[in-house]
Order: sequence, then structure tokens, then C-alpha cells
Amino acid sequence: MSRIAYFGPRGTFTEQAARSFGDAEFVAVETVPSVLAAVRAGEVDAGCVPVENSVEGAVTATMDAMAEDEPLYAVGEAVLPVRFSILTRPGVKAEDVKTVASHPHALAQVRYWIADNLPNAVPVATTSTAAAAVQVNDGEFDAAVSAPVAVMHYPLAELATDVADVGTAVTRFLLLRKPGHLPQPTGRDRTSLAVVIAHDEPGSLANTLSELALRGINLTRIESRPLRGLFGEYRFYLDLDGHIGEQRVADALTTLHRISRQVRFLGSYPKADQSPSEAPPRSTDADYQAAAEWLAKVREGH
Ligand SMILES: O=C(O)C(=O)C[C@]1(C(=O)O)C=C[C@@H](O)C=C1
Repeated sequence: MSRIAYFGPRGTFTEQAARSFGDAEFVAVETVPSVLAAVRAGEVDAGCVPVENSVEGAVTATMDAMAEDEPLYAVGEAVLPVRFSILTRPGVKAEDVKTVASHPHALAQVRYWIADNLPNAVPVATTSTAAAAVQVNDGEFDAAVSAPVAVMHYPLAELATDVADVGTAVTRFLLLRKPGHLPQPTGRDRTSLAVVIAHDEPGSLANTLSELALRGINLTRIESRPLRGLFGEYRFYLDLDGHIGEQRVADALTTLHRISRQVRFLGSYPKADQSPSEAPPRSTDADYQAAAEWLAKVREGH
């Protein structure tokens, strides 16, 4: 049976996301970088990590860990609705709650609810929503903002359920593996890249994006993170519709490789919402094939 590490401990949203990828032996790991380290070291076959939330944005620990060290490729994506339970030790009432702990992304998603319902509480950041539940159980904090499943793993009481400032919030998760397990194109795929552009050349970001637009490739996300060396240098994370096995995507990637300082492929994988990613007219694999045959004939003198 394959082994999947997830950002734990038991009872995180990430554990739920990991289980959505099918049967496996699931291994809880305390931090996002250590999930990726376990995959790189071959201790597990795959690792599941959060990558972005619709309210609070990117999970920067995931982005940084994917761009550094040995490459890992995303092979699957899951999107989960995010609504929280507020967990306390049994008998604790709202007015007794002086500290409310959780992952910073979770605290940001219940900021208004806390202000309205736990007016005496100071928010405290923990490594994950489930780590907060563990620490509440240990008596370190009074309340945890946790995934609803956490109550099944820790002997805590639900002070409130179905808590969310934005009722439609979702978090996106990726399943990562070592290179060598590229999923087949499905026509409903996403490709992720990290690109370092020539920052001192005017128009280099516009040129990068134009290479995608020219080939009819839909960009679904762009984020930047500092390169950490010199101030003003960034790495751009691009998500786009399509699979590296398709000609228009392969063509765009080879061009980006040629014009950029660095391109890291982060995976081509089926989209969680299964929305189509097919090529627009004149950009299909057949169109590329026909154009390549025409070029070959011209070169042969026909
Ligand atoms: O701590 C967890 O339960 C996680 O899985 C992490 C995480 C995140 O990083 O965004 C996942 C979903 C919620 O948005 C809050 C926290």
C-alpha cells in the first residue's frame, strides 16, 4: 500500500484532502516543509499540502518549499470547503476563553466571528488547526479553531460549529510526488510552474504572459514571492490550463525556458473541479502537428 504524508497532526483539513486521493497508509507530519522532505527522502510515496485559500490566499510555506531543493511534481489536486469548529475543554464557556489558537490562515477566516463571539480572547498562531486542538487539550490555550473532524481525535467539546466569516471559503491542496509519475493528459488539467524572469529587462513579465496568451493558454493564477537574495527580485508562480503533454503547453514551456532566467516545472495534473482545459481553435495538437509537417516539407524543398 502506498504511503502518503500529510500536513498534520491528525484532524487537519489537509488530512481530509489526503484521504480524498484514495486508499493509502497516511502519515501525519508536523510542518509543510517536512512533508516535502519526507517525499524527497523517499520515506513516503507522496505528500499532501495546502497551497491556497480563497479568503487568505497563498500558503507561502508550500510555495517556498516547492521552489527549493530537489524538484517535486504535483500529481493531484483537491479543493475542500472550509468551515470550522471551535473546540474547548469540556465545560469551558465563551466568556472563559482568553486565548483562541489556530493556523494563521484559519484565524484570518474567522476574525469577525471571534470579535463578535469571543470578545475576551487573544488569537494565537499554531502550526496547524489540529495542533491547536492538541494544545487546547494540553491546557496551553482555551479554544482551538479546528477542522470539524478534529473533535473525533481529541477529547474536546464543540463550543460552536459551522463557523466561517465567508461561508463559501475553500482551500486547495496538492498531492506531490518525485518526478517520474506524470499523470496522463485528461483534457481537464492544470500545469504549475515557478518562473524567475530577467527582472532588469523591461517587459519581461509581459513577454512571459504573452507567450501563454499567444498560444491560447488560460492563466488561472499568478503569485510572486521574493527570491530572498536581493531586494526587488521575485519568483512568479503560474498556474495554467492544460498539460505539458499537449503541444501548445510544451511549446510555451520551451519558450519560457529560453527567455527566462529559470523555469521550474511543478506538475501537470487533473483539476479538482474537472472543468475542461482543452485547446482553443488553431491551438490543438492536430494544428501543431499539421504546422510541423508543413515546415518539414518546406525544408525538404517541396
Ligand atoms: O491546519 C490545517 O488544518 C490545514 O490543513 C492548513 C490550512 C491552510 O493552510 O490554509 C488548511 C485549510 C484552512 O484554510 C486552514 C488551514
